[in-house]
Amino acid sequence: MAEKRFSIGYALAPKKQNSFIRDSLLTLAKSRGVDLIRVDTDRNLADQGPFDCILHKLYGYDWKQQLQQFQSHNPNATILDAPEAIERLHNRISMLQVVSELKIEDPNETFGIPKQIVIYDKETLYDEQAWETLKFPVIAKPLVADGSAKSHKMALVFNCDALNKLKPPIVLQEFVNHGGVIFKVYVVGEHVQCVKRKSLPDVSEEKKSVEDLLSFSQVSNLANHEKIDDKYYKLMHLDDTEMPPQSFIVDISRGLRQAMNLNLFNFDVIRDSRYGNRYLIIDINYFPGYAKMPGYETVLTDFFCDILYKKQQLEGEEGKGESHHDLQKVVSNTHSDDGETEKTESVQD
Ligand SMILES: O=P(O)(O)O[C@@H]1[C@@H](OP(=O)(O)O)[C@H](OP(=O)(O)O)[C@H](O)[C@H](OP(=O)(O)O)[C@H]1OP(=O)(O)O
Ligand SMILES: Nc1ncnc2c1ncn2[C@@H]1O[C@H](COP(=O)(O)OP(=O)(O)O)[C@@H](O)[C@H]1O
Ligand SMILES: [Mg+2]
Ligand SMILES: [Mg+2]
Repeated sequence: MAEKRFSIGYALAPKKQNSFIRDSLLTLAKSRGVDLIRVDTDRNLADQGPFDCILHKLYGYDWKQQLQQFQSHNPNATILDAPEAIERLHNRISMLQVVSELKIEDPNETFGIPKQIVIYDKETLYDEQAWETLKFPVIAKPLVADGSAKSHKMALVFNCDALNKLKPPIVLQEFVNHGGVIFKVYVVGEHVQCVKRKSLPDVSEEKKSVEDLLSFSQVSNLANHEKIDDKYYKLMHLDDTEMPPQSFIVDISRGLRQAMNLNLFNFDVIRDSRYGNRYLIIDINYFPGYAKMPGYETVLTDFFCDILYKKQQLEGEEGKGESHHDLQKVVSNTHSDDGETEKTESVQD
């Protein structure tokens, strides 16, 4: 009997498609029985296919409706990932709430999130009560993290003279010195890979008294050639920076994956220089730039095969009368409920 082939429909913005869908990925997946096929976003998703799985990073009410309709016509298809689960990451408060709820016992390391408050209006910006738990410098981040350029525009704020330049709704987060290096942890199902990247430099006492506000955007996202260049690593002293213990990072990743019901995400971690063994999670991103991860083709293909072959096995068992009322549970799919995201401007006027 001919070997069963699987098809995955991918629905990605043009920039994402260019970076993620490389010939090397298509060829490897194909050789292992998985065809990656572009979804035509000008046509209804339910009219296309057949697809065993949908891989997507598109947002909005219409797309969510299309996914729902597709799922009702194809109850056995897997959607990576469920839009309701992704929505949690579109708000920088709900994004990190899940970290605060995570319980992980580690004898040597601790983790958490930086102190932060959410500001919805200008008046609250000057409210002393709101500031009780925070001290300068702080980072002002747009509350909404919807992938727009504006949602990445941040400001390092050194004193209250700069507050009038901020534009709520924003999150004000304590700036924590961390040696100028950030750890990015890429999660693909059960696979976990941690890499080092450039971050904001530490803030000295001198700088605190000179500056009011510094604006920045996507500081860890330099052009690709700079990242793989040896000189870049040397310049940033990235080689000298010790990695966090892998087992600790894997435990956090597993906890986050289960709590969020997501398979495809990464998170940014900094090591608090005041302690050395305290790690702070500052950002979680859905379906990040995996192509920057060494060996991404193999990692992603392994993951696709894993879920598709497991699904096939369950379908086979179901055919024999064993009850698996929801095959979608292969990748787990309980829903979070964080509501719709709202659009916002950048953090500054
Ligand atoms: O474009 P890339 O490859 O740099 O990936 C971006 C990610 O970079 P990273 O892999 O963490 O270095 C990036 O991560 P950061 O927010 O920079 O930490 C985001 O995930 C970004 O998606 P969005 O704009 O938030 O929807 C990601 O952008 P999209 O490719 O999804 O648009
Ligand atoms: N609390 C913090 N303390 C120190 N540096 C931070 C903090 N939060 C963010 N940064 C720096 O700002 C960058 C962007 O912040 P992040 O929350 O990751 O936003 P984005 O979603 O745009 O990546 C981080 O990569 C890191 O360099
Ligand atoms: Mg980030
Ligand atoms: Mg982000």
